[in-house]
Amino acid sequence: MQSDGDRVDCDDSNSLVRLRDSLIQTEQTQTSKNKGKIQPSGESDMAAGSLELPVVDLASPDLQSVAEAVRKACVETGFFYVTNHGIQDELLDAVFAESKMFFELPLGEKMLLQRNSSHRGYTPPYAEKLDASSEFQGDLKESFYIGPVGGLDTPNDTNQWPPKERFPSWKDTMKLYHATALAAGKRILSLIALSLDLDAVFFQNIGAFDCPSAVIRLLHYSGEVNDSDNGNYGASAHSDYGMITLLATDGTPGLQICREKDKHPQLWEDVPHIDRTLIVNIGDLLERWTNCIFRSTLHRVVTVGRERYSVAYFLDPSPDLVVQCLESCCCEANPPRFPPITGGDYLKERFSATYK
Ligand SMILES: O=C(O)CCC(=O)C(=O)O
Ligand SMILES: [Fe+2]
Repeated sequence: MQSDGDRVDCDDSNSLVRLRDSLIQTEQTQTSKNKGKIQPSGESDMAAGSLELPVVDLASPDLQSVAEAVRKACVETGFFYVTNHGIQDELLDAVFAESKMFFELPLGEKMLLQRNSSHRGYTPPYAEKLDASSEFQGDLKESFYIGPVGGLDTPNDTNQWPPKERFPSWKDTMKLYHATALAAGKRILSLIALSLDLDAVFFQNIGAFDCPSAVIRLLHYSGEVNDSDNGNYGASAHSDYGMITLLATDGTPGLQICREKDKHPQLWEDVPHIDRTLIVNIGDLLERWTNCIFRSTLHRVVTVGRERYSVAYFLDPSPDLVVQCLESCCCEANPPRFPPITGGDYLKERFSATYK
């Protein structure tokens, strides 16, 4: 992938490329203005104050303004909040309650549902390292993966479920969350399509949602850090692989983003919690699709000495969909940077690099 420094500008007709350029310039000016306020948090990176990310109202009738806000956010930070997303408070509360109930089980019982070859199920602390260069054995988080849930008794459901006797409503709660988050994700992607000067139903029309790969990742950070984990992360620095991620947290701080991953020392900014909103971020596949006009931003979760729960929902297109740089993001001077690839092959590549 080319870095920003290598990027070739397009002619004036490409508003997306121009918008990104002006935002990068503003950001550089602001970063130098903020220099005195930054508190160093370690040798290799720096922590700044909290970010102000836009809040996108999915119920707004003014689609044009909303699409512009989405475009600005995707170009500038790759992160924004969404409100009126259609996921009921009661459902989110139930998902967090079921998640807590599961993670409270003794490790031995959780390990009975250890992640299988289809990446469904439980991963204990230290089992995953989102930043391959981390000096630690693995991240402190524990997680549980739930993929698309078919009808009852679906023979090819590779999901793993806690025992029904002790978790009577677990599967139904997760199934409902899966479907509801998918509906929210589709609405967000239609705004993203508008923000790219495409038709609102673009992703639907090309078949991205025919058989979408959507996965819930329940996350638990214990908040306890022993001496040997000094400096380790709840979730180490990474960008998400797919199209978009919808993130709900219990409000405990810890999430940080780094807008300029190639700048050293890296500048990490806290993403503040806003009650009842979802945090949405762009993944690597959408960055590739938009020829790097949209950003898939590096993020991590630091430990703050408090227990933390979150629920990520990774929405990726149908595996056989061919993803090629969008015309509205390319021009003669800025040709496509990536060859076409199917969504499935791309994710397979990324997963096999993570789980060698
Ligand atoms: O727990 C969080 O807030 C973020 C988790 C995350 O980035 C991920 O699971 O990819
Ligand atoms: Fe992530």
